[in-house]
Amino acid sequence: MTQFAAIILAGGQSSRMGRDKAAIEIQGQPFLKKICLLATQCASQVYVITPWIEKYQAIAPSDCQMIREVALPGETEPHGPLIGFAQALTYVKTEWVLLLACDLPNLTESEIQKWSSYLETTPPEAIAALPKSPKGWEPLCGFYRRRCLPMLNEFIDRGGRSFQGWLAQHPVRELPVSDANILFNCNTPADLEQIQKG
Ligand SMILES: Nc1nc2c(ncn2[C@@H]2O[C@H](COP(=O)(O)OP(=O)(O)OP(=O)(O)O)[C@@H](O)[C@H]2O)c(=O)[nH]1
Ligand SMILES: [Mg+2]
Repeated sequence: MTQFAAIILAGGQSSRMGRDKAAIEIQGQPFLKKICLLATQCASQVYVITPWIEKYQAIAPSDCQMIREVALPGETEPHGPLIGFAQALTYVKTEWVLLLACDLPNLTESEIQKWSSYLETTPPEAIAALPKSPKGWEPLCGFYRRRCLPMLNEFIDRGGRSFQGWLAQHPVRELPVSDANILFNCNTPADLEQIQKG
């Protein structure tokens, strides 16, 4: 089975939720902790990329490596997940890395293990292996090749900030999804209420 690292993104504004999503507890466990523990079960090393290390190191398990995200020169606005990913990717040593948002409460270890079994047979030209939803690629819940970093940096240097825009320029392998619910993304108070109801 292919070994891989994992990167967890924890630097969003949570503007739709209205409060910090990473710290919201479901069954007594903050979102960020839950996704870190899941990643730890599957990946050889887990990195958490965030501008707020002090706030999150009490939440993330101690075997996860915290990486401090830095602002780009001349930029003060929140820069979004693509740049966080590029900064974290410089730490990765394995050929493949699993990128995860912190707001994926239904993702399971068995689904990740199933997806990882596709890595070995993914064509070398594919920069990523990702699930798809009717809206397009799910860029924050899937695998990337470490060697995509120079292409990613080039896209960012030209002003690119969108995963969909970047992925549209490269071959990507589609990963099958057992159940669409696995990809459920908790963005709003209504989403939260839905998962709390069970
Ligand atoms: N490190 C890092 N993570 C980010 C950044 N922007 C978003 N994320 C993370 O990416 C994942 C998906 O982001 P969204 O669901 O859009 O979350 P968000 O940006 O906090 O929420 P909205 O403000 O409502 O869009 C979450 O885990 C966020 O924490 C960023 O600039 N840096
Ligand atoms: Mg989201």
